[in-house]
Amino acid sequence: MKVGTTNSVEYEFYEKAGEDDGDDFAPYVVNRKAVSVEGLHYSVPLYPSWKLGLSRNCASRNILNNVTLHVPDGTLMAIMGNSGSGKTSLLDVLANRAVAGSKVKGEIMLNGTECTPGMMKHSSGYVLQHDRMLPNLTVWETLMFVSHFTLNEKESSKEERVQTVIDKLGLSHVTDTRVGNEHTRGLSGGERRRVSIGVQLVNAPSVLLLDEPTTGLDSFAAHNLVLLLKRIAGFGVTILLTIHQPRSDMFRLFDGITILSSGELVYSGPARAMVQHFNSLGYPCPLYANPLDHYVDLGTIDYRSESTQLKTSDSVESLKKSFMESAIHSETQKQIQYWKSGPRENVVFYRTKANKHEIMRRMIQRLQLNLSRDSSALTMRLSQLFLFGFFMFAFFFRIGSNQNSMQDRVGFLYEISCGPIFIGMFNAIALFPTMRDMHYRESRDGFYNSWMFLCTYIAHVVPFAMLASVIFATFTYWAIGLNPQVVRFVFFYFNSLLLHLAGELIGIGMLGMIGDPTLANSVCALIISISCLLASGLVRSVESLPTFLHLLSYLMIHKYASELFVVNEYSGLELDCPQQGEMCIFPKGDIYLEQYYPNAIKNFDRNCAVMWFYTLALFALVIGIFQVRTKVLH
Ligand SMILES: Nc1ncnc2c1ncn2[C@@H]1O[C@H](COP(=O)(O)OP(=O)(O)OP(=O)(O)O)[C@@H](O)[C@H]1O
Repeated sequence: MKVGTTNSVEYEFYEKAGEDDGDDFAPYVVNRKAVSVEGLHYSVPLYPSWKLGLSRNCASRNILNNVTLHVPDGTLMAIMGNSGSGKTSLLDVLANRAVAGSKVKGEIMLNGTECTPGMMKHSSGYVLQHDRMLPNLTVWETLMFVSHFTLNEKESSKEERVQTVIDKLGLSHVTDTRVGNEHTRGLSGGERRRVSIGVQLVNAPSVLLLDEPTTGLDSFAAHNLVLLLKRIAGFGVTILLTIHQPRSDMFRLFDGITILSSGELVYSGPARAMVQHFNSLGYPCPLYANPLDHYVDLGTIDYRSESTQLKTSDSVESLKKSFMESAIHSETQKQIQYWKSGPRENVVFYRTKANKHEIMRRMIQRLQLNLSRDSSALTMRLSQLFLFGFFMFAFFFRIGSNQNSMQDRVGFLYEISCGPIFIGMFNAIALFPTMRDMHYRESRDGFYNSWMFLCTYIAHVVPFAMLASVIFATFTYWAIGLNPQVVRFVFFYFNSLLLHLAGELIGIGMLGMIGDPTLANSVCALIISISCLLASGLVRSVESLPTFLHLLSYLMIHKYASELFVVNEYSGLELDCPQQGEMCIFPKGDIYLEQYYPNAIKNFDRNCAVMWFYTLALFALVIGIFQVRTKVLH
């Protein structure tokens, strides 16, 4: 069969099984695109190495060298090669996701038109190696939310699309099953991979890129998945996937095969021409050997010893050279030239974006749905603060008004200054990483921006923080017996709430800077501990600190929160004095304030304002961190 359906060019190597299926992706049509890559070079920056003197040298490493390939529309191309050969890097560059600071040279084209940065992004879907979905949503909900984020259509037509995707992916029997993950029971690994593919298919992409979609699946499930991809290619989608050690019977499912070795081509062309190509070079595939494994091995340098390295690198070099001189390579080049000489593509972006308010409404709905089904997360959000307060009560019991209660009050206020902020931070570290990783994937897919994600995330967190703080403050304040005025209770509540939210924001911000949650946790714990110790004034008076630490305390939230707590509790407080003849050091709380917090009463209104401002500033900072982070990622 001839390929190049729009333009009748001879390119007889490829056979597109899909076209004969007579199947389509109704109710929507795939905008068919052939993918061409010409002379692609890709290098990434390595760590800067410091030379003697003041000049800085940023070394770089070549990952891909002179890669040229052509994938006709509606075909399935497997990209293979040994580990580190550049497969994922090739997909990343194709998907316009080269790492920051890298250099990309060469041309990437869709139907012969050179891709602008947005063109591939809008025409393709990229299925990453790791599924990043919310575990507590069902398959139907997962795909429906994607349709809400990306399509501007009637509800019924979105439902029709999602149903089509579910049917085509063979997921009808698990439509209402939760997606699950390693901690939550749900779909099997193979079904979850299909949902990841479905997430990309909702938008009917012209090109589908998949990074090792079969990893972690048993060989039967892996085979079924590739079979499914073959069917999807049959609907007109051009598919490129990287794959490790495919079963030999997958060979006939691939229309095209690319084998990379150290970022260079050993082979790229029609699958059924591959055996002939290697035969002609004097490398026939041994009987009963898997040709896919065999040719990948041929392109691999054996580093076990110097002699094997020398021998294999010579043969790999000769394979690369022979391929560049082969008829298949020149046919690929001809095909690319043919498409390039055709009319320029009018770039039609298939995504019709939903409006921002609708996307944000749906994002909150999705977060709430996910949390409402996650009983441990829900319990964590609502009960941790209360349990902390209950423990405080068990520890301090009724605080009383004798002279000893001064010491108890100081200890209690210190704990109250530190507890809510730590709990907020722990909530973020435990619950946010799943959302963050999904956000990275979805923002790269162009669903929404970081600020939209963070606004909705915080909007979803605030009601829980308010409720948890109300329960905590009401119980703790009255059970322990703090200054019994309602207005003071209200101040106590808001101060605890803002500290709790600040902790959540510090955790989120740190997770924006540090990928590993465990490391983010320890850095946050360190920062908050320092803030409690240094700026609360409850361990050592801030006034008595060395100037540098004193100035530093102004940057810390505990400077303001603790002053508010102590003024709220001590101003106007009357304490009992012991029997005559014994010293009464603090007959009034105001004496304590004068001694340790001389300006706290004067600064009360300022501190209230600073607490709100501080929390908002933290929020703005978090948005900034994620804006930069996603820019770097993109
Ligand atoms: N950002 C980067 N910085 C430094 N080196 C990189 C970077 N990205 C990729 N590399 C290097 O480029 C080479 C190719 O990486 P790539 O992940 O594309 O290989 P791969 O063929 O997909 O490997 P695998 O099959 O093991 O996933 C590797 O040696 C890798 O270490």
